Amino acid sequence: MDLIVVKFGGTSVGDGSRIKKAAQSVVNEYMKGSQVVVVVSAVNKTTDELIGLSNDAIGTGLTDKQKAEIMAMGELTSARLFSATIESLGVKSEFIDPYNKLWPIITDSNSLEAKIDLNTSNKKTEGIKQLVNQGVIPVICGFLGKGPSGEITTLGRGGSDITAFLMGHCLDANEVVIVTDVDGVMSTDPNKIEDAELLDTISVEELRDLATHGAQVLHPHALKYKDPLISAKIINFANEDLSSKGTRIVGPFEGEMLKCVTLYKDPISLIAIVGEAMLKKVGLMAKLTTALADDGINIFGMSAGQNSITVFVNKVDSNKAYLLLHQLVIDTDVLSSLSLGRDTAMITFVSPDIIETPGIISDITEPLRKNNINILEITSSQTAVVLFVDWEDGEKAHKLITEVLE
Ligand SMILES: Nc1ncnc2c1ncn2[C@@H]1O[C@H](COP(=O)(O)OP(=O)(O)O)[C@@H](O)[C@H]1O
Ligand SMILES: N[C@@H](CC(=O)OP(=O)(O)O)C(=O)O
Repeated sequence: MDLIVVKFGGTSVGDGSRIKKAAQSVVNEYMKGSQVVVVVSAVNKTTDELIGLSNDAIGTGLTDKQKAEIMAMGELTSARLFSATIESLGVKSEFIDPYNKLWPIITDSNSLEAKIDLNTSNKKTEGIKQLVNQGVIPVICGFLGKGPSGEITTLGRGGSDITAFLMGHCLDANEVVIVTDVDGVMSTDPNKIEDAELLDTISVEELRDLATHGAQVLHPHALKYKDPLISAKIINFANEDLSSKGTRIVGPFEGEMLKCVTLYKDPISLIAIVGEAMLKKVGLMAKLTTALADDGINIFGMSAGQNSITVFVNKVDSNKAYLLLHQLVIDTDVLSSLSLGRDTAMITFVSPDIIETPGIISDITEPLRKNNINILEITSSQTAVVLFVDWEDGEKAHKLITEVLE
């Protein structure tokens, strides 16, 4: 028998008739023979309204603990409403909130951005499994956690998505379904650009990056709990059907989310181009990259400041790149000069934890400082930090950074 975790976002439980339709879709799936666990967000904008009320009433005097307790009222209410609606449709249901002995999500004491204790939560989920095996549909409050003293914590705004994927992981579910107010993941936010197109599939890696850069459609931390074998999709509430297609989230692909530190096998050359206020010149970057691309030269990285751009290319291409870029400097009035710098080693640190580990960059750079290794350039994204050091320092730096990872 398949076990499905279904999460309904705020708009999908936005009013009474929506709650009824949502509960009916859950009951329909149950009647088809699936086991279903429901995760609910607060009704519509309730969380914002509760925050607004507390700000008006208390202002800066509000403690984080109080704020979490107040915000939690949104999910405490919607879980009760949803569960009662399922029962009204003739199927047994139980709401599960942090006051319930079966509550599974245990966190640290951070009230507003609580960190989940995965091991304990995993064990605690056993109670939910038993409930499901008794034919009951549990309705779990999204967004909430329970801290070390039994206090309510929250997982951060939009955190119900985390609850859903966490439950999918702990219950070893067959599928996680996120029900929202759009058809799935689109080519961009359909509320901003009307002719955005629906994607049939998106990889965990792509969606995580999209979410990290502001696409509200899913919480970026939720995908941390997406197991490769659990299928997952985002569908539109309007379909009123949990088997509708939407966008399937695929992966993570084995190896891609692994943590690793690599030293690129060849030296990388730095070419620095200078010019007065060059970044104000429209199309300059395009000219520069096109000049290299036309000759098949791969760019390993670029960094830009007000008066200079540094381009990283493989040492084997460096002389050709140098000549091509020199021609560009001659032909472009805002560019004044360039120089071909020394050989560097490129070290790439990849970890899905970068996004949520404050201080990780200094953890990486501190051992280099202590060993007197100069960093010539450093760039970072949500999942990777790329460092350039002198070629001779490459192996040592690689070893030191690998130790950080371990
Ligand atoms: N690329 C995208 N694809 C789909 N929706 C997007 C995208 N980027 C942003 N969104 C926004 O995400 C919203 C859904 O997230 P959210 O409002 O948090 O839903 P819910 O209340 O169901 O959790 C959509 O209404 C849409 O405006
Ligand atoms: N209600 C919480 C949690 C949440 O996930 O909401 P939604 O699924 O509607 O984004 C919030 O507004 O932050």
